[in-house]
Amino acid sequence: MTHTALPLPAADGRNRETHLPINEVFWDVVQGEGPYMGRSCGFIRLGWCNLHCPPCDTAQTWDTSRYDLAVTCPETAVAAAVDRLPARVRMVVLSGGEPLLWQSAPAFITMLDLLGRRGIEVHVETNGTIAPPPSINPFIGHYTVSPKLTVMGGGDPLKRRIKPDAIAAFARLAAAERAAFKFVVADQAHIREVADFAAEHDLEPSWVWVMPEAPDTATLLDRQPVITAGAAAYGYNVSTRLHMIAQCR
Ligand SMILES: Nc1nc2[nH]cc(C(=O)O)c2c(=O)[nH]1
Ligand code: SF4
Ligand SMILES: [Mg+2]
Repeated sequence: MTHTALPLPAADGRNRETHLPINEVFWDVVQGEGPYMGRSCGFIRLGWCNLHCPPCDTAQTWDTSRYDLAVTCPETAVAAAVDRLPARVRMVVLSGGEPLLWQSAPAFITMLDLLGRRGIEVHVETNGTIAPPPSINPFIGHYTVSPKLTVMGGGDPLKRRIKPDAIAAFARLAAAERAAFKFVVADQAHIREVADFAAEHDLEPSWVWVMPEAPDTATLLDRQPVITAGAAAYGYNVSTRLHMIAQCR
């Protein structure tokens, strides 16, 4: 697999004032994963990722060997993306890809500001490799941080997947009830790996959610009981992937 270099925010100064690569904007769905599972929300899915997880379910945001990102993630005016959301949308999840790649782009700040002006609660889903600058924290109600351990992480070396300083920054946000950690696991051994990670990075069990790795609903339902029981023994919280069961987006 080959990957082109990421188009970092400074690479296209003109468009980065107003535009971001946006894969999709959708709404009238529930957050399917993590501590806010079941909450009615909209999604803005940004293009590009700094990791290459083999089981990734949004490879159209980054995998240039399979997708033409100019097509899957067209440069889109953030104001137009926000304008598409009906007034009833009160919570928006910024996902990706890795949305925090864009944290320094003026258009990213503009998007947060426009969402905030509409009184929309903004949540961010991140792989936990890039700490948010404190300046954006007032805009963000919650971070769901999903470090990539063995199940997901086979596409990248450990040093690229796990950035201790960024994890520490998110742990401070978790202590302030502004973040939670969500780990994708397939079996009991993977929950032990989560426990090792949590011990190494001083994560409280109450900050941790575990969720089955599941490309389809049958696998999800198969793995859910084992993972739920395994997590309970550590004091971890559990997520399913509600959007798969409910067959919403
Ligand atoms: N409904 C719904 N919930 C989600 N939670 C995380 C999602 C993701 O793709 O990251 C997702 C998604 O794509 N749809
Ligand atoms: S970090 Fe997330 S978006 Fe990026 S490759 Fe991994 S699963 Fe996909
Ligand atoms: Mg996802």
